[in-house]
Amino acid sequence: MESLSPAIISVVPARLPSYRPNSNRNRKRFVRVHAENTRPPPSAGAAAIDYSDPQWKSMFQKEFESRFSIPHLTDIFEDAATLPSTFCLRMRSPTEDFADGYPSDEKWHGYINNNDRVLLKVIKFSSPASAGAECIDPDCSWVEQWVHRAGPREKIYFKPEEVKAAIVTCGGLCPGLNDVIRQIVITLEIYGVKKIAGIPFGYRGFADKDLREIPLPRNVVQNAHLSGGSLLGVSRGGPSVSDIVDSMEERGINMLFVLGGNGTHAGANAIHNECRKRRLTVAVVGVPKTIDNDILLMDKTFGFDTAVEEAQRAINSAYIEAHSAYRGIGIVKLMGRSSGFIAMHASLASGQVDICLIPEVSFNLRGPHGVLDHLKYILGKKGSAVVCVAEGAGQDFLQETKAKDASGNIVLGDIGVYLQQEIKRYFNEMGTPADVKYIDPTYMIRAVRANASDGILCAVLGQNAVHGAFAGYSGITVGISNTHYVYLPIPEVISYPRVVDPNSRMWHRCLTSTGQPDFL
Ligand SMILES: Nc1ncnc2c1ncn2[C@@H]1O[C@H](COP(=O)(O)OP(=O)(O)OP(=O)(O)O)[C@@H](O)[C@H]1O
Ligand SMILES: O=P(O)(O)OC[C@H]1O[C@](O)(CO)[C@@H](O)[C@@H]1O
Ligand SMILES: [Mg+2]
Repeated sequence: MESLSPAIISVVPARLPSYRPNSNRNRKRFVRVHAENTRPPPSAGAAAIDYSDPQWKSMFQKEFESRFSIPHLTDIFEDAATLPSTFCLRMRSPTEDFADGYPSDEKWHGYINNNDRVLLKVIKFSSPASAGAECIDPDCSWVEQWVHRAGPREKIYFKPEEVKAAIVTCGGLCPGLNDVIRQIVITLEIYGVKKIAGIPFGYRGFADKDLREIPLPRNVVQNAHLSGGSLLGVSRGGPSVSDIVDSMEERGINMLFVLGGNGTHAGANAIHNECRKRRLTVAVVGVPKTIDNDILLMDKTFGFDTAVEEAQRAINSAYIEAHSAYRGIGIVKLMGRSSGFIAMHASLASGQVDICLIPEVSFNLRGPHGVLDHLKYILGKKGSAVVCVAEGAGQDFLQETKAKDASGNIVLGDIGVYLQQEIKRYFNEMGTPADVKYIDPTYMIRAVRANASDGILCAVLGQNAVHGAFAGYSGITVGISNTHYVYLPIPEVISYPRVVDPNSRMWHRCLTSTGQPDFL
């Protein structure tokens, strides 16, 4: 039986090697310099294509188009029947005339054509030396990369009365989960779906006989967005893919909306594949949930803005504590297992941080260029200092725990506690103690409700998830790319975590704000 273990299910798609301008080996090859924040791991590589071939551009585009094509029910059911969409944008009040649902007979519906596309990369770099350059060939030629536009289609592949939709939220909490659940339910109801169930506590809820699915009529979700967390509950780990699909078959679920991060999406993709293997008419659609903002190809994921905003309170408290103390140092730890987006953005936004430490940028603690010497300098100059550290930063300093959570994620050591101890020790050793206060607001930040801008993002993503399912797509996820909403094949967005590029303009903006040097 296939296990839902991270080690077993590979979703890494074929990738092209990065272009290194000075490498002869690469000069003859079809290459690609990866996006700011989206560098692949060194192991990711695939067949190279000779770009001296005059056809290289069209070949690249063809390959890109096939990588970003989104799976559809007609891939396995060629003659799948369609019906006119029951989703209508011009709505009437549901009076007695429309007691059974909204009418769909207006002339203008605002539907999306299946051939509509969104441009994934919008900057034309003129040189590989340009900041953040994403070049495909050494001349940095402009190559259009189009992805599928999200939204309601004129024809749908599911009869609303035959749909049983389920929603599941997995992984850690994130502001906005309830907003997305709510919007999925509301949109399903507009299509005319009556059977909507919440799966309790993540994938676990599919197999645990003690957990009952939660009926989700509109009145249950109406005010859900007013509080943080997930009304369905979340969990890590869980049953095998085949057990999940068995359970879906037993329950008659033919639309599954999966809210979660990289791991959850790997699971969603495996569920989609298993459904195909069993030739089930099922749509599996993901909505990326990660407070860490570590999903590829998207402007951002929901909850991230809220987290950055909420982090301001902790940073400000650290600043006040530090500033009010004699030789005070405030340390704030923020989430970010492998990427430091929250710490970077929160530091930049606050303007109160003197040192920002993220997993992507190595640092020395001791020595002439170390963090501790710089803290001594700041204390001498300003009298107090604030350090903002992402949880995944500086793990080299900590003893590896070897422990893993139920999903197989490594349990990290507490860099915040370590920094506090080391900073205290350093200043004590010098005979000039510092007053060090450590704030860990991570779970407080994660539990808040979404702010207004995340609320809107959640609403649009939730709606588009439902549109995607009714349009017959499966094994897809929804995202915002260059301010437009798109459908992407799951493997493309989770092939590796999105990380901060230390050479990016954003990281340098952050450094400009903190004034910190390189700590190496
Ligand atoms: N490679 C994988 N294949 C199938 N299922 C997976 C895989 N990795 C994780 N999962 C399952 O997905 C669920 C969530 O995974 P995980 O705990 O890693 O959270 P996540 O979705 O990455 O979110 P977060 O951003 O909070 O870490 C778990 O039930 C886990 O068993
Ligand atoms: O303690 P938990 O619930 O496993 O979640 C912690 C993890 O969640 C994340 O925010 C991802 O959602 C990571 O940055 C962090 O390591
Ligand atoms: Mg994860």
